Amino acid sequence: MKFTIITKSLTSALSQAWSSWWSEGLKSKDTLTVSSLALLIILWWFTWISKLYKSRNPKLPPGPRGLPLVGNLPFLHPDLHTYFARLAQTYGPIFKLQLGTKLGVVVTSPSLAQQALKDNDTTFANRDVPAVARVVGYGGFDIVWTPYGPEWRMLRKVCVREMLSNASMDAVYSLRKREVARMVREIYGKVGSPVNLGEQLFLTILNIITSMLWGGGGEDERMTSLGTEFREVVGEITVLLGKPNLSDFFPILARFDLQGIQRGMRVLFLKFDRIFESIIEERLKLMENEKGKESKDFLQILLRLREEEDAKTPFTAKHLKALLMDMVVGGTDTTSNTVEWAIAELMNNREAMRKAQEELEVVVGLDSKLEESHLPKLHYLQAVMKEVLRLHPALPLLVPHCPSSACDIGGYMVPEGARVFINVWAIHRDPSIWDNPLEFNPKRFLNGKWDFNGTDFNYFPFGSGRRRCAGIPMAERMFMYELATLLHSFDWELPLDSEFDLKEKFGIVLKKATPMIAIPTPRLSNPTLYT
Ligand code: HEM
Repeated sequence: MKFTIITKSLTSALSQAWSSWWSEGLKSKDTLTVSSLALLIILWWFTWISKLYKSRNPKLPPGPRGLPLVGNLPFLHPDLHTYFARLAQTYGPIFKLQLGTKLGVVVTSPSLAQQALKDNDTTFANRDVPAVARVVGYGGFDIVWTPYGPEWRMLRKVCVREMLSNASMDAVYSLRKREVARMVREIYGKVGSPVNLGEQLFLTILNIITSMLWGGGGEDERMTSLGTEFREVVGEITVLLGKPNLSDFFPILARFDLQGIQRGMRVLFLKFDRIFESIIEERLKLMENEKGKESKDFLQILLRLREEEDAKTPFTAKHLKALLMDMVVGGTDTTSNTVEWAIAELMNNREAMRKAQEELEVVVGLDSKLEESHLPKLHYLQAVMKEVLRLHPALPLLVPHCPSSACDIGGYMVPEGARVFINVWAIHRDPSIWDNPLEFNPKRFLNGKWDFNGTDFNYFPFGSGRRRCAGIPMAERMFMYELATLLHSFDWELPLDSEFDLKEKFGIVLKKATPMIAIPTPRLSNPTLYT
């Protein structure tokens, strides 16, 4: 607007000057020189002002045309990660999409991801909270959706320092061990017949997480039945979280909840909350009855913290429940799907499977059970985890970020409130970064060059910057322990009539399109090692 006004007044001033020259009868041969000079001045001013305007008002990124009102929504492909990767080939490493009234921006290059998540770290440390998360996230009391600020910092500190420190994780090793042993017993009971690994892994990881959260009080019957009810509700919540919701594309319609997704979630959430309340109540009773007898799980740590309330940013009962919820919802599907992908890739690459099992034979031995203390010595298996997360990052577009003010990324303006997707899946498969990017080759990670810290924007499966995954130590331990146990205890074959593929299905977490079904046979030297 300003630019148009300035240009108009400049042009009219110059034309006035020109006409007065003309009217005074300047008709000599200088006329041509003067008019050329005036034209040059106009051009110079025009270029200068347009540069000034652009530097002050960078334009929006390019992007495909959409329809009135709905924008690009009707053209979205359900597999968003591959659809976005294709659009990036046409529109470049940053492009925009109109998603109803929301502006979406997709970033697909390491340098632009770095500009957003590192150079503008604080601005991008916010989230665009989906309508459904407002219902389940205890109204924004959890880590994932709380805006960047003192409350989020307090929650993250509690999570990372109090619960996921090496000491706290070591303290609940016996609980992880109990659940992994239970899984091995169950699979041993199915030797020779097909096992749905997706289902088995989800259940085991959920049991591992919930037992670390509140399972330290023994195998009380009431707690076991609460656990079963809890599992069902988590499954249903995960399904609803993955459904596209009109309320997010047209926030003005959110209050009408046209698809009933928020209503459905509210019902589930109330069940969830009631289970939490019962679990906490049971624990408080146990603490009262058995004074002095501490049970080492995360609930105990959190209840202690609640008693020691910090006046500035108090840790309330809502925070406590929201944190428990973050661990369950953030940790279960992500980790269990990554282990499922690992088994699928290893079954598709027998040489890598042989190497991983040979390493286990050397480090653990076929006459012993695997312990977590073996994990740091399993270098090849660690490379397998990194390679699996390169090809199949559990959250291929991270959790969308949302700038708290307009920001310049790659010469384009990303407006405040835009929903920014970082396509880490596409970056991890970029042939200009990775040799044979589609090949599963754990050897590329044996040099120790890459880690999960998110400091290298060619490889960041857990995100980067302030909002990177809060559960990396837990994810690493659970993944390694579970995968190593499955490979050490059993050989795996495909059922004879089954078709095997590595097709992906986009959702809240990137899944295998068909579940991984395989037949186990025992590897260990002695049947007592399975009891
Ligand atoms: C293989 C397993 C996992 C993967 C690949 C993974 C990946 C991620 C990614 C990509 C993000 C978003 C980062 C961003 O937006 O920049 C994230 C956030 C988060 N993850 Fe994980 N995650 C895994 C397991 C876990 C576990 C086990 C927990 C539980 C402790 C967890 C808790 C969280 C939380 C609380 C956040 C939100 C952090 C924040 O907004 O400050 N994750 N994760």
